[in-house]
Amino acid sequence: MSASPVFEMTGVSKAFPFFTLNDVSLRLAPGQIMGLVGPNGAGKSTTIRLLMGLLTADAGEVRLLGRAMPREQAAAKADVGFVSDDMRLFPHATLAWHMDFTAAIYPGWDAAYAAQLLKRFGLRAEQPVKGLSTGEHGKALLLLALARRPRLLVLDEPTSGMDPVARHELLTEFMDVLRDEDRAILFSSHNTLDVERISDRLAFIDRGRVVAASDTADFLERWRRVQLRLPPGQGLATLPEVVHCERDGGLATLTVDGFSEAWLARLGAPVQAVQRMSLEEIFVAAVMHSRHVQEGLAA
Ligand SMILES: Nc1ncnc2c1ncn2[C@@H]1O[C@H](COP(=O)(O)OP(=O)(O)OP(=O)(O)O)[C@@H](O)[C@H]1O
Repeated sequence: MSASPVFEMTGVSKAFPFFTLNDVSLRLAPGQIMGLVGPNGAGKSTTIRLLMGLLTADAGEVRLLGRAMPREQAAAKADVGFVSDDMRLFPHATLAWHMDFTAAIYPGWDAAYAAQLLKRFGLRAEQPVKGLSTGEHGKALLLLALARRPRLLVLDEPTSGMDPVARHELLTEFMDVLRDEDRAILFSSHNTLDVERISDRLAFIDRGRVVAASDTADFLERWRRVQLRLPPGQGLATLPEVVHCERDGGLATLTVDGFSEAWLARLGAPVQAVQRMSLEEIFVAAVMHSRHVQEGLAA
């Protein structure tokens, strides 16, 4: 990554009474989409709130569009569109009123694009916000953020409450946003399918730690399930790439992080099958492995 990043978090920590976000380091280049994935309570929103300057880190450094956060947040946020699922529009005003309001504040507002999004998302500008369904409210917030054409979109669970068709529309829209190579998107999700479909980079977070941060394609390439024939009683050399091993009679199934053909040749046992893994399977395996390692360190 040579271009200066749209955001950079370095060694960021934040302690709450019952939760600590630990030593988070993440960066994103212009023109890329990053999916931030983690189970409930993993620390995704806390990470995003630190990035947006809504929380102050106990340690580490946060830079958003080159500005130090939270100190320079006013300057940084002028070019960042942020949507989280706890945001609410004014219930008695219409979406058209919100569009005019946003256009008056942000010089980058693109009225033609807003009209296009209105149609695409199936929204009615003259409808008061209080009549919108949960999914429609989410789409209205996204329309207001997208039509500002910010350099970075930061979206906390943007597809929650949306039906599959709306999700598809939205993800397609995200990919369109990136036709302009200067823009970037960070979005958090529980949905690994969304992340697999659109993100260039991913970050897995669990119990306040970054378990993996990688190029999505490289990451999918690194993980495999490998099935071996092993005579009962015969052990397997300990290899650091094997994160999990299940034995069933003479059959062993290995979950491997760091797979390559050369690695397979070093295994020294008859291989039955090599299977690619979905991002969801990798996510579960990576999280379980990280918990195992952490618990081992704590013991
Ligand atoms: N202001 C706060 N004060 C105390 N604890 C907090 C605060 N904000 C978050 N937490 C705690 O930090 C932990 C992580 O919360 P966070 O909202 O970042 O998780 P998440 O990954 O976004 O979860 P979800 O997917 O359920 O939305 C939770 O245990 C939460 O209770």
